[in-house]
Amino acid sequence: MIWIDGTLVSEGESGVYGERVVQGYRVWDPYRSKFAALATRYRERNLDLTGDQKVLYLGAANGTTVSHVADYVEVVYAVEFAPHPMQDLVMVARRRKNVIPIMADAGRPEQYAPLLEQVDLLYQDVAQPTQVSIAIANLIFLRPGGRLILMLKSRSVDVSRDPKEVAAEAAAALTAAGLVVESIDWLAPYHPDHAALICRKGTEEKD
Ligand SMILES: C[S@@+](CC[C@H](N)C(=O)[O-])C[C@H]1O[C@@H](n2cnc3c(N)ncnc32)[C@H](O)[C@@H]1O
Repeated sequence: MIWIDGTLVSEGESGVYGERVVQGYRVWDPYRSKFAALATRYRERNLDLTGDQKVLYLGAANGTTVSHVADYVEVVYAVEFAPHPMQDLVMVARRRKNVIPIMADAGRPEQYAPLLEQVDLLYQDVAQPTQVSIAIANLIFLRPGGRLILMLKSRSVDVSRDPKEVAAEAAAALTAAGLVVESIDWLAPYHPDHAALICRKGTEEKD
């Protein structure tokens, strides 16, 4: 990941969403992107995105974060089901050869399975009550040893419950699905009540 004076940036064509450009790099704003918030608040997590990685991104919206991830990795399969943001996402994909926009329901992975290959990183930001089961349903695309980063919006699960309790319950469900939950990181002040769960899928030998 590229940092300029403590600010996360990426290298690619600018003008996707009016992002600032510093010394020729696109500023990846932690207030606009949960991925940037996670990387900025928890640099020690070593979230390195690299040019040989394949990413499945669920909840792509307008492609704001997708565009930055695509600046770093080999390919991003970007799933979004809402027609309006999908229009912007398609525009992002037109300008980046390594973004594959997929209009589909992330809760129905069988709809897009024929388009996908195994990925190194499964990234999810869908803000739905069924966030955890959506992530589990998509684990079929994650290679052994690959990472899941689940952006958990606790208020989408249950607005009346303690966010920490919601995150602990999500972690238990992911563990039961065979993942190792490496960390639960809170994204305030950038994104209050959002937690990032970083999980690892076991290697085939260990399974
Ligand atoms: C919080 S926004 C994502 C913001 C985006 N990740 C970013 O950082 O630029 C959540 C998005 O997930 C989409 N979404 C929610 N449920 C979905 C589902 N089941 N399948 C596909 N997309 C979904 C919504 O339409 C919305 O665009």
